[in-house]
Amino acid sequence: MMSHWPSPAKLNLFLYITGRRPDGYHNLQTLFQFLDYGDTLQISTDHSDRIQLLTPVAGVAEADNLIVRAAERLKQAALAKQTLPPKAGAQIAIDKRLPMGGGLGGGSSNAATVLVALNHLWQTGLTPDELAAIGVQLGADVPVFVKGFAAFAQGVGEQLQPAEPEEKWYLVAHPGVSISTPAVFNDPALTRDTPVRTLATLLSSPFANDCEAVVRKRFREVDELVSWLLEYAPSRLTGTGACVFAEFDTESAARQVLELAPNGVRGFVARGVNVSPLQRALRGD
Ligand SMILES: C[C@@](CO)(OP(=O)(O)O)[C@H](O)COP(=O)(O)OP(=O)(O)OC[C@H]1O[C@@H](n2ccc(N)nc2=O)[C@H](O)[C@@H]1O
Ligand SMILES: Nc1ncnc2c1ncn2[C@@H]1O[C@H](COP(=O)(O)OP(=O)(O)O)[C@@H](O)[C@H]1O
Repeated sequence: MMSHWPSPAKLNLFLYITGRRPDGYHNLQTLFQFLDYGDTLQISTDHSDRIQLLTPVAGVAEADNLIVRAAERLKQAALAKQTLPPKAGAQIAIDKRLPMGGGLGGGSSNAATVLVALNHLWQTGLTPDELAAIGVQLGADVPVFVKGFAAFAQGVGEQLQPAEPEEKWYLVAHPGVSISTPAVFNDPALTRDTPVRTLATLLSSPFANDCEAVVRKRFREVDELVSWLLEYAPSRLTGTGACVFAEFDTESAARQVLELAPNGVRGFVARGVNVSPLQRALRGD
């Protein structure tokens, strides 16, 4: 039987870079919230012993697709735990709405949805912590999507602490450029020495993103989009970009600004939510 599983976007409501580790990765302090908007996966399980992706994702080879990689990793882990049903297989299709490389975490979210959904459908019995441990090997943002609660993240994003930021309405806009995460992290001009602060201090300070200055400098399109949105509402970059979000108290206020968007800007309006739509689906809400 085919079932539908949400794969939501995330925003980094703030993102600070507090240092660089010897392996080159950066230590962060970031606040994740989900959006009630994202991709949808259709999944059916079978006894074919194969993982099949029925809908190719443009520009991503099937073997590299995080959907397929997550399913294969879950199979290995369940096999080691002796909880994998005989010849476990799955057919997966995706309705992709999230832009790739947009800082909305679409690929990581897809991986998390596959881990959570197949663990449920195959009844492989892995705990959320075990799923998150598999997930972090696929991408730094997978654990937060697996756990499914808005979170303050530290380290490279794997140390999570639940948080409850206000659930605002967001206009999320894409400037039409694609930005590579490593290119931003390798930029010599990147701010990477923001002092470590407590969550209470961060929540009571204005929110900002340390990647924004270098991204605005490198990409005129992002710079212009942030300047334009700031005329209407508090606005900033999510993750390493390219998407930018503006916050509003009501859906209609966000939609009014979206209607004024300049040519070449695509966008959507969605609510920020502290419980992931994936968690709600799992619980049957
Ligand atoms: C920084 C965030 C915030 O959400 O940016 P977005 O990708 O969402 O924009 C993410 O944690 C990103 O996670 P993800 O996109 O999975 O990054 P990865 O594939 O793990 O890393 C890509 C590359 O970025 C650099 N990198 C990534 C994360 C990090 N904390 N420090 C780094 O220096 C490394 O060079 C790494 O090789
Ligand atoms: N199922 C998938 N959906 C999106 N991207 C994927 C997927 N599988 C692999 N990728 C790769 O992951 C990269 C990052 O995608 P994504 O998570 O959407 O962006 P970001 O981390 O900037 O939010 C893509 O550019 C793509 O090469």
